[in-house]
Formats: sequence, structure tokens, C-alpha cells
Amino acid sequence: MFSTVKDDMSIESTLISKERKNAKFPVEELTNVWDGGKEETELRRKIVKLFEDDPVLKSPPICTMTREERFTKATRKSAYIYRNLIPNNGLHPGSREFEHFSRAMPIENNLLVHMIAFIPCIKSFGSQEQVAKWLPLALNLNIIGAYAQTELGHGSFLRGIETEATFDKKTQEFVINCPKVSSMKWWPGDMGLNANHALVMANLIIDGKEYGMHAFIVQIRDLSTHMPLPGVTVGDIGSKMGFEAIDNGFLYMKNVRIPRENLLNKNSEVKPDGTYVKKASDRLMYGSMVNLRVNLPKSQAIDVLAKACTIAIRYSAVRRQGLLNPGGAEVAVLDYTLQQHKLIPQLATVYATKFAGEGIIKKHQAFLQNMAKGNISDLAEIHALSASFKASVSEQCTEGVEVCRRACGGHGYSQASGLPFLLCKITPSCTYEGENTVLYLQTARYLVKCASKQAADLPESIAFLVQPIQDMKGSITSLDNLIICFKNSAALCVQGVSKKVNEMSNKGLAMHEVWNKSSVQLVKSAKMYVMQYIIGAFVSFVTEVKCSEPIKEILQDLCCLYGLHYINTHSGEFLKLGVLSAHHCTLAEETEIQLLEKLRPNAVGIVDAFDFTDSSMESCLGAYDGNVYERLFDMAKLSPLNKEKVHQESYRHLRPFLLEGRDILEGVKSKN
Ligand SMILES: CC/C=C\C/C=C\C/C=C\C/C=C/C(=O)SCCNC(=O)CCNC(=O)[C@H](O)C(C)(C)COP(=O)(O)OP(=O)(O)OC[C@H]1O[C@@H](n2cnc3c(N)ncnc32)[C@H](O)[C@@H]1OP(=O)(O)O
Ligand SMILES: Cc1cc2nc3c(=O)[nH]c(=O)nc-3n(C[C@H](O)[C@H](O)[C@H](O)COP(=O)(O)OP(=O)(O)OC[C@H]3O[C@@H](n4cnc5c(N)ncnc54)[C@H](O)[C@@H]3O)c2cc1C
Repeated sequence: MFSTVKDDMSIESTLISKERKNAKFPVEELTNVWDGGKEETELRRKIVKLFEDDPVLKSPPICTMTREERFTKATRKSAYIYRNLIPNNGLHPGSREFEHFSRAMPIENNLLVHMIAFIPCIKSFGSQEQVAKWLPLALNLNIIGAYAQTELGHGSFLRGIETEATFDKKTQEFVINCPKVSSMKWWPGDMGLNANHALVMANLIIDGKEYGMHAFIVQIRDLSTHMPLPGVTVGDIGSKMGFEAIDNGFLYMKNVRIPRENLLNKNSEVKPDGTYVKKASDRLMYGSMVNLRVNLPKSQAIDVLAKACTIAIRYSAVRRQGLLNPGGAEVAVLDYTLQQHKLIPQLATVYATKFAGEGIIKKHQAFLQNMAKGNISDLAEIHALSASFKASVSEQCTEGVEVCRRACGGHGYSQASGLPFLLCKITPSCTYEGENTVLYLQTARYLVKCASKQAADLPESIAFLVQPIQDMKGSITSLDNLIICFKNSAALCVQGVSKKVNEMSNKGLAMHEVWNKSSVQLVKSAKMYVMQYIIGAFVSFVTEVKCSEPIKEILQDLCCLYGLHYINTHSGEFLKLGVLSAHHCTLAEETEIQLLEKLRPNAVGIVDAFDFTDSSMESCLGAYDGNVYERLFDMAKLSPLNKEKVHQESYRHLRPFLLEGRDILEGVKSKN
């Protein structure tokens, strides 16, 4: 319907090719560093290719589809991936290949909560017999489960959850009830339409006594008809800001009976006579959340910001607007220092959070190994670290994606850029898996407790909080000094708020009031604590990584930029704490600007090194060839509103005025 408009060789393609020629480092080697080695890059590419070449996984661009189509396609693809593609290619969970899986998944998919929450919960909370019964069924999609914890009335405060599981000794069943409308489960992913089971978190009641939140497997739909079972009201909660392909659901249960064996009973059990047996700490009930907070940031936030950076930096390298030299040619917007100041720190955030996250995953794996031997002494530390890490990463990456989107001007507002999709995908990461403020407060609670202890009684990674402040020797811009600066700031923040808490409680104020009145500073200390962790982990990575000099230099520059950018955007905090002087702050700002200039020629190379395929981004602005304008036009042509040359409804409603206009104009014409 539309004619083709094409340039033989667009100026934009030429510009991006030039950028690549100017890069001062081997891009492929940086890709290997990013992936964790050459072999990992090869493996990832193999998996991505396997998925992208599969005809079943092809579909129209998401911005041309309705929610219904997006949900339907995502379900079809997900079912195919988990039941055919993965098993047929030996990509079983836990394998090395599986690690690269999130990069290979189609841009929209579902059943992920079943895979990342329902299945792990069976493993964490189920006895050996329960795992043997439920796990194979779940892995084969014979049963599909949601993680049903949040209710209409309560998400953060889990002790307030109202759904009840009352033990009926006579029938040896639990009776599940949502006593009020506010007790209805609300939000769980995959639950509205796809799930036939749910891992329901409910308050256990035996003989009228409450035992707190426990995990129950509840069948919610018939396995042959997929109809809701008696007593179950289930459905989709409706349209959201994003996640269109996912059926976040509601679930109302009235007198739904499940066998006694459906209480996942690795950590606590109800005997046939109603005796409650506690086998492990109540805290382990929260283990599923720690697991997700450790493992989700990479795929749900860091990779999302990496994609946004790829789009915004490639586009900024080809988008020419205005002049730098009077009388000269128009420049790429990436040549403006202010554009660099928006985008290049986002690249630094991607690297910092990725390598820090890998450190937390290792710590968590060590914790799980100890837990298997009955030792959970590190639980409080890993909870505090993972809670603030999830909060900080989701916050930094969400802010970063919005910076990237706005940095693309008007085209960043178009769905065709891919950026609104990324923003809507990443925004809820600040809420799910624990609302960020609530998580920071959890970390602060731990830090304040630590502040009253001796260094020898604290984990190694926390002891600095109570040790003397270290002196910085030399320039603030050295990586060693950045670590000292952030450690000192975290220690002073925590000590300061702990002092305030103690003083207020010594004056007789109740602890809950003290806590509420100190909460602004508590959150600040948790943020500073996790920042010192991220910077420390990034510096260690950069120091230890084996790579060529040019790559090392880029990583060092990104690391320094990450720390300095944070200092420059929060300089008031550092000055107030007395950790930095005005002179330090001026130097930090000047050095950041120098680093931007130094990194600028490598910016396109650095995003190329993330190695996202065009189809994994669905972005007209971020495609490898830089052909942004032709792609935007091609995408506009696919808009469902352009199906007919004349849109019937637009014509119908406007026609009377158009005819009036025609008559007036023709009258004017004939008078002339
Ligand atoms: C294409 C891509 C497609 C899609 C999908 C992508 C991604 C997936 C998307 C979504 C999945 C989302 C899932 C969810 O959101 S599931 C729901 C998550 N909900 C939460 O995280 C709730 C947050 N609330 C809590 O964690 C707690 O209730 C809270 C700790 C805030 C309660 O505070 P309270 O003061 O009431 O604490 P207590 O319950 O009394 O406990 C105090 C005690 O326990 C310690 N604690 C708390 N949490 C943990 C934990 N997780 N691990 C270990 N220990 C914990 C806490 O420190 C206290 O200890 P102490 O100081 O020693 O008393
Ligand atoms: C896309 C998406 C997917 C989800 N998937 C699932 C799922 O699969 N399964 C599931 O069970 N749940 C899921 N959830 C629910 C999610 O876990 C909750 O929304 C989340 O835990 C926050 O709880 P809330 O909604 O009750 O927020 P609230 O706690 O009501 O937060 C509202 C405000 O109150 C503040 N606040 C709350 N408590 C405190 C406090 N103690 N101190 C200071 N401020 C406080 C918060 O900071 C926030 O500003 C999902 C949510 C989303 C958006």
C-alpha cells in the first residue's frame, strides 16, 4: 500500500560503520569477558541461534499486536520451548546451556513464574517424597503452577496475609479460605489463565491456633477441562503498564479442600492427629524470595538496561542534530558532552551491577551448600545483601532505561524504538519480589543490629561498619580510594542512624516510633551499604580479570566512572558525612567529564560487545546497521491503523465537517 523509500547506502549506516572502525579495542574479547569466557560466548550464541532460527518462535513485532494476540503467542511459544525445544536439545535446567537461556527467549514469553518460582519452591519447601511427586509433573508442564503469595490487601507485610488453611482432622484435609475480598490472591504471574495449580501461601490454623504463613499446593483448575474447580474463582487481573503477555491473576478460594500431604513439609509438618512439628527455622519460609532476589536482577533489570543502552547509544551515534563548530557539518548527538553524560554512566551501571550480581550469586550458592548441611548462620547476611541489591539494581536500571529513552528524543517515545517496552518491563522490578523501600528497611534493620556488635562478631564483609574510618591516600579518583570513600560513607551513615535510634529509644520513645522517625536515614544507609558492596565487587573484578590491556583500561574507566558519577549525583551526602571535601567533589566532576570524553570513541563498540541480536531488541533505533529512518518508516507501515488507505471510522466521524470544509473552500475558489 505504501511506496518504498530507500537510500542506496544510508548516511546512518556509514556513520555507524565509522564508529566501529574508530573503536580502540577488540569488541569480541569484551564480549568474552562479559559472558565469562570464549566458550561461554560460543555456547550462548549457539542457544540464541537455535531459538531464533526456529520457525515456531517467529511472530510479528509486538508493537503491532493486541494484548490478546501477545498473550496467545507467548503461551504457544512458551509451551513449545519448555516441552519441545528444551528437552529435545538437552537443555535441562541446571545445565551450562540453561544459564544462557534468558538471552535466547523470545522477547515475550510466559510460564516463567512457573519455572522460576513454583518449581524452585517445590524443591525448597518439599520433602523428598513431595519433590519426587510434584517436580517431574511440573517440569513436564503436566501441572502449571503460580506463586500465590500477594493478596489484594497485603503484599509487603506477610504477617498480615489473610488466606487461611484450616486443618480438618476428620478428613485429613486442609480447608483453604479467603475470608474477605481483601484476602483474594492478586498479582501472581501465570495464574489468571494458564495455571492449574498454585503454591498458595496461607496462614496455617490447627484447632483454632494460628501457626503463620505456610506453603500449600492447591489445584485450581480441572486437568481435563481446564475449568476452575469448585470453590475456586480465578481470572486475569486486567491490563497493566506492561507484561501484556502475562496473565497476572486473581484467585478467590472458598472451602477448597486439599489433602494433608499438600502442605509442603520439609521445614514443618502437621501430623494426622493435628500435632504441629517444626523442623527448621521459620525464616526459611522466606527462602524463595531470597532466591529470586539473587537471581532475577540479571535477566529482569541488568540485561534490560544493557539493551536500552545499545539502542540509545547506536541511535545517538547516527542521529545528527545541530552544530558543534559554527559553520561545520551537523554532528552526531553522541558528540555532545551532555549526551555522553546521560548515556555512558548507564553503561557503567550495567557493568558494575552485572559483576557485583555474580558475586552475590556465588555467595548464595555457598549459603545453599551450607544450608544443605544444616548451617544457616549466613542467612541474615545474605538476606540483607540480596534485599538491598535487588532494590538498588532495579532502581538504578529503571532510572537508566528512562534516561536512555528520553535521550532518544521524540523517537524514544515511539514503541518502534523498543524503549517504552523495556521501560514498562523493568519498572515493576522495583515492586515485585519485595517493594524496594521495604527491602532497604530490611537491610537497615540488619545493619543497625550489626552496628552494636564488635568487629570480631560480624561477618568479614560487614566488620568495616564498626572499624575505624580509613584515610584516603592520593587522588579520590583511584579505584582504591573509591572503595574507601564508599566504605567510610556506609559506615558513617549506619553509625549515624544507629546513634539516632539509640538516643531516641533512650529517651523512652517506643521502638516502632523510633524506627518510623528514622526511616529516611535508615534507607539512605542501606543504599550506601549496597553501593559500597557494588563498587567493591566491580573493583575486584576489574583488578582480577585476565584480559588484554585495552579491555582492562575500558573496564577500569567504566569502574571509575560508576563511582564518580554516583558521587557527583549525590555529592551533598558525601559532603554532609565529611567523607569528601568541596575540592574532592570538584575533582570528581572534572574527572568524570574527562572519562566521558575518553570512553566516547568506544561507546558503540562497548554496546556491540553485549551482542544482542536485532530480533532480541525489536528496535528500529537500535538495530546493528544503524538504518534508523528506513526502519521507522517500515514499522509505521505495519501499524494496524494503516491497513486501509482510508480508515472507515475516521472517515465516518469526520466526513460531515470535511464536506463543509470542501464546500467552503470551493466557494472561496469560485469567488476568486
Ligand atoms: C518476559 C519476562 C516475564 C516475566 C516474569 C519476570 C519476572 C518475574 C516477575 C515476577 C515474580 C514476582 C514474584 C513476587 O513478587 S512474589 C511476592 C514477593 N513478596 C515479597 O517479597 C514480600 C516482601 N515482604 C517480606 O519479605 C516480609 O514480609 C518482610 C520481611 C518485609 C516482613 O517484615 P516483618 O518486619 O514483618 O518481618 P517478619 O516477618 O517478622 O520477619 C522478621 C525477621 O525475619 C527476617 N527476614 C525477613 N525476610 C527474610 C528473608 N527473605 N530471608 C531471611 N530472613 C528474613 C528479618 O530480617 C527479621 O529478622 P530479625 O531481625 O532477626 O528478627
Ligand atoms: C508485575 C508484577 C508481578 C508480580 N508477580 C507476583 C507473583 O508472581 N506472586 C506474588 O505473590 N506476587 C506478585 N506480585 C506482587 C508483588 O510482590 C507486590 O506488589 C509487592 O510485594 C509489593 O507489595 P504491595 O503491592 O502490597 O505494596 P505495598 O506494600 O502496599 O506498598 C505501597 C507503598 O507503601 C510503602 N510501604 C509498605 N510497607 C512499608 C513500610 N513498612 N515502611 C515504609 N513504607 C512502606 C511502600 O514503600 C510503597 O510505597 C507482582 C507484582 C507485580 C507488579
